[in-house]
Amino acid sequence: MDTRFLGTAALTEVPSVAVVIDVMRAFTVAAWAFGQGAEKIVLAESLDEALALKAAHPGWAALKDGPAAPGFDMVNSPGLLRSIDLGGRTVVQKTTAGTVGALAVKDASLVLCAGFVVAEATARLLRTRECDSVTFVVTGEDGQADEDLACAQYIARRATETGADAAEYLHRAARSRAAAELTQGVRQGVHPDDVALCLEVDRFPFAMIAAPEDSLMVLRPCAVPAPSDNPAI
Ligand SMILES: O=C(O)[C@H](CS(=O)(=O)O)OP(=O)(O)O
Ligand SMILES: [Mg+2]
Repeated sequence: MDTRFLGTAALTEVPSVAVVIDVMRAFTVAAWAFGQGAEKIVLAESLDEALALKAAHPGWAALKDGPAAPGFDMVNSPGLLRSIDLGGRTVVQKTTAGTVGALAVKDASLVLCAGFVVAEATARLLRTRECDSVTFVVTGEDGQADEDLACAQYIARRATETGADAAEYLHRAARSRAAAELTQGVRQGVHPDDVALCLEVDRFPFAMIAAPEDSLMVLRPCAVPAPSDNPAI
């Protein structure tokens, strides 16, 4: 598999297959939203668009990063989200890095959004679809965020090598600037368990695919059966 690791601003052409990584916290949060029953997540271009979409669709819920704000129902925290029932709901998500990275590759033929919590399912989907060229979008810190780069490298390795050990990659993520800022209260809208929840490998069994729907970029969970789940393989 030919792999590239680029920050959002360094994307100069539309990739064929993009895996957009935001460990802390957008795509850990997205996975938790699906775990809590959300039907889909609409990735918003701006806070104003998020609020407008919510206003236009009764029952939709809006989520932003940073502190809570009027009109928004949730913040970008897996620790806070895990106690919210989102059964059947549509969530509109806008964050500083993760959603921006996904929207930057919206014209790619396949867009996956990922963190450690969906690593194996994401790698398995890349294997299943025989993706031979993959661009990993490292969304944090202009492509330098080590929690995102470590996760991208782990998924890339896992896509080609079964049994890859997560320990060294998790160690890097745990020592990242983002982890320190979340732990030390620099970032807002935080639960004390957020870093630990972002470092749970394979917490969820699905990958997450973003695709255009009616001019919106919509993220949905995608079951990726393990070979042992399919007796035909
Ligand atoms: O919520 C997050 O962790 C960050 C935003 S900030 O750095 O906390 O302000 O957003 P994300 O897009 O999930 O990296
Ligand atoms: Mg981030």
